[in-house]
Formats: sequence, structure tokens, C-alpha cells
Amino acid sequence: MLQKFSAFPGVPGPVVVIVMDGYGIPKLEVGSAIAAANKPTLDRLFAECSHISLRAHGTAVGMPSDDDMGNSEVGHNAIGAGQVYSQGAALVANAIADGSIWQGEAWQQIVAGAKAGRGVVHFMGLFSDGNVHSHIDHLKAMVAQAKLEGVKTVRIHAMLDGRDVPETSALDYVVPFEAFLAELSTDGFDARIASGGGRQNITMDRYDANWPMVEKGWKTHVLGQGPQFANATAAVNGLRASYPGTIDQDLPEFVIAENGQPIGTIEDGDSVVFYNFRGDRAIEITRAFVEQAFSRFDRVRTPKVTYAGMLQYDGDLKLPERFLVTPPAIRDTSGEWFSQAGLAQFACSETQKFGHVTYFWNGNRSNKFEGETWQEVPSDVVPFEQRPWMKSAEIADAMIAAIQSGQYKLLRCNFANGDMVGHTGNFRAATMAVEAVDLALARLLPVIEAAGGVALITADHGNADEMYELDKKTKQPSLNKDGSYKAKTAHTLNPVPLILFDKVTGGKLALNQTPTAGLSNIAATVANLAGLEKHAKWDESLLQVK
Ligand SMILES: O=C(O)[C@H](O)COP(=O)(O)O
Ligand SMILES: [Mn+2]
Ligand SMILES: [Mn+2]
Repeated sequence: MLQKFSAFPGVPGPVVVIVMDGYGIPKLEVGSAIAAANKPTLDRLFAECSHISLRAHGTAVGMPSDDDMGNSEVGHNAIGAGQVYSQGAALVANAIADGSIWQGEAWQQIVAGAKAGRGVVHFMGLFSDGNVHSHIDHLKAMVAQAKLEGVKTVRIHAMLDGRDVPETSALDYVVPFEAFLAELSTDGFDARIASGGGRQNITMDRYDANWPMVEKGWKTHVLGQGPQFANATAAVNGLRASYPGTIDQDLPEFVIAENGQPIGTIEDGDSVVFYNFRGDRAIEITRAFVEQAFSRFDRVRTPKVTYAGMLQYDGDLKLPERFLVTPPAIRDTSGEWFSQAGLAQFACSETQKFGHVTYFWNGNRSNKFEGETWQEVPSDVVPFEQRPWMKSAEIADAMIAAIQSGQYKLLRCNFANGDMVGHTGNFRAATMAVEAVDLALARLLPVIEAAGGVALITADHGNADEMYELDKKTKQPSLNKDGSYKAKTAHTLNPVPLILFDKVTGGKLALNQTPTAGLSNIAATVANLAGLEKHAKWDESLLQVK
């Protein structure tokens, strides 16, 4: 049981955690949609409330190095668990470095399965070094190992990124990779990219937001249907010529063919590795491969394959059953311990971030803890630069109703805007995204105050704070040939704010800026605000009681 906190009895009303996804603290004014936004509520919070900055990237959230930006998975894991675990990116890199991945039963079954069939292993996943969902070095290592172990044919199904890496960088990965594959393709070994497309266009949907994307991916990778090209370099060049101005993540699907025949359809007896380590955008395509009774779309044919995920993406659903590297065992999360303490919890976001405040928050578990209520607001299925307000108003409505119901001691929500619109690279839309969140806060905070509650307002990582690529040397925005700024779609390395909105204790509480303060300190801070000691495994609380 969580003990009573001796220094403070807890606020009378609810404790609300508000995650402004993708809201970092900008270093430069130029290129910051946050600096440019008209945001009177946030300005007032920063002027009047106790606030500090939190580390939200690199080793502070379990990434391999401090050069790694933060992301929603590791950010929400850290916030919800109150602890930092070595995350998928680090676990896979280690398992490859020490060779343990090749000794695992799953890898051996992938190789043996292929050898018993046509000798074909397919690798499918996000094709970049973003290290958010995947890393191209992991793919390289697997292709080389497959050759070493006598696999005859490797086919790669590559989702072009441009979202965790620069927006038109696909050829920086495709060209050297096709050269690497050509060099390896000797002695009867044949490895080629067989299909692909923009990651926001095919295969990598999440949280059931847009299954037709996954269907398009299935048709491309499995059935070999789509516009044909001779190789992936030609495909990227050809698609760019046909769709000028389209950034990598949005490029259409492509199929590599010889004499009109696709070179890499997926057939009975093949092995398939989905090599993303992160689960949210891996679950739907995985279900299409492993579920016998599957009704989301007509698969046309369902090849009998040996399928493995890089990790197990959902521990509750055991999805998939076969995986190459064991995921971090995230235990003793705040959701679980607050549930055991008998506190009712409410979690809300729109579809695009719904799993972030539920599945990621609870340590990549899809089941609720007792006393939890989850509310999903359906997201629009449109390019978000066209609707930068997204569902901020509806999330605020749901939160206000939940607070006013008086049923919940702990509430949490995620406003997707800064992140989802930040990823489009559209500066104007990103300022509107920040403004929409500001408006939602303006409605939500008085309701929290009226209920005798407090709020912690924070973010999981930066994005809208830096909308232009920065030159590595000068750290100033890079320019396109025409003199315009180079749009940046990825997350940032900037810290994020933690603001304590407290109008109920008469100034008794403040936040402590410790040198290591990070996202994993939020759970203990929430516990103290609710009048409870933190769990022994959670990182320190940042609450100061005067
Ligand atoms: O999946 C995505 O949209 C990006 O790769 C990362 O964004 P997120 O970590 O904020 O979800
Ligand atoms: Mn995020
Ligand atoms: Mn993001």
C-alpha cells in the first residue's frame, strides 16, 4: 500500500496531469511555433505559477544516448511508471552487440522456418535511423546474419520516414542500403528492397485510427500490388517526380518488379520479421499477419508464415507471440499503485494519442487497472495541418465533465496538437495548434480550481518548439536553395515544462528544480499532491511543501 504523505495531507479536489504532446521549451525564437503562438493562458501560467523544466530525451527516458530525441512511447512510459527503463532502442542494440538476439528461439525459428519453405525472409518496418520506432542498423545486422546462417533470399518492405528524420531524406537511406544489399548479394544470396511507401500512407497506422492504411500496406507488401519500379531508388525518384512537394512520410506505395512480376510477394512458408521495436504502429499490421479470424479488411490471401516482431508489442494480448528481443518489464506503474490505493482514475485523449495515456502510461498494457475509466475522442482522419485544433475542444469537454462528476481523484489527458501538427512541418498550422491547446487550458483550469484541485501541465517531448532544421555547426535554421527555411518534422532534444497550477493551497506548494529533474519524477509528484508517499521504486517527487 502507498503510505500517507507526512508533509502534506493532499489537495481537497482532483490532481490532473495535462500532457501537451510535442511542447518543448524553445532555444531559439526563430522557427518556434510556441514562441510565435498567441497563448495568453500559458503565458499567465509561466508568469504566475511555480514551474520548472524537465529532461525528456536521451538517457533520462531510457534511450541509448543523449543524442536520441524523446518520443511519446518513452515519454509516457516514464511519466506513467515513475521510473526509467532501458527502452526498446537500447535493448535491441545491446542484443545485437552481444549476439544474444541470434541465440534466441525466435530468430532461430525465423531462419529455420524460411529454410523449410522457399528460403525467403522478409523484413518489414520503418526505414531510417530515427530510433523512435526502429533503427536501420538493426535491419543491416539482421540481413547480414540471415546470409551467414544460409538464408537464400531476403526481401525488405521499407516504410519511408521523413517524420523522425528530415522530411525528404529517404534517399540518404535507400541509396546506401541498396548498395549494401548489392554487395552482400553474392554466392547465391539475393537481398533486395521489394516494396514500400510513406509511413503515414501505408501500414503504420496506430490505435485503429485508419485501417485502410494497413490494408494498402498489406496489398503492397503481401500481394505485390502497386505502381512498379526497378528498384527503391528509382521508386523514390519516380514518386517524387509524379507527386512534387510530397514529403517522404506521405509518398504513395511502390512495388519493385522484374518483367512485370513483383519480386517480393509474401508466400506460404516464408518468414516475416516486423523490425520496429515500438508497438503502437506495429500492432495493426501484426494482427493482420497473426490473427486467424480477422475482419478489419479482406486480406484476399493469408500466407502461412513464421512471423516475429522485434519486440512483443502488447504484453496483455501477447502480440505477437514470437518476438526477437524481450521488451522492458515495466512494473509498479503509477496506474497500478493508485488503483491499489483505491483512487479512481480518468484518462482521456483523441484517437491519435489515446494509447499514449492508457497503453503507454500503464507500461505497454492494453488492460485497465481497477477504478480506471478511459475515454477516447475519435480523431479526424485528415492531414492535421488542415485541422490544427484537432479534438482539443472535445477533450476539454470530456475532462470538464469528468472533473465535475466528482468521481475521480486522478485525471490525465493528452492534447495531441503540438506534436501531430508539428510533424507536418507546417509552421502556421503549428502555431494554431499551440493556440488551440491554450484555449482548452483556459476552459479546463478554472474547472479544476472550482473543484478544489490542482494541475500539473507538462509535455512528453518537444516538437512544435523547433519547426526548422538547425544547421549542425551554427545551430541556426538551415535554408533551402530558394532561401526559405528548411521545415523540420521531427521531435526535438529540448526539455519540457512542468507547471504546477495551484489556486487552492494558498501558495503552500512549489516545484523543485533538481539537476536531474525529468519525466520520471512526475508520478511521485502526483502521489504527494494526492497526499500519498511515492512507491519505493519511483523516482523522487519534485514537490516542495512550504
Ligand atoms: O509515430 C510517430 O508519429 C512519430 O514517429 C513519433 O511521434 P510520437 O512519439 O509523438 O508518437
Ligand atoms: Mn508525443
Ligand atoms: Mn510525435
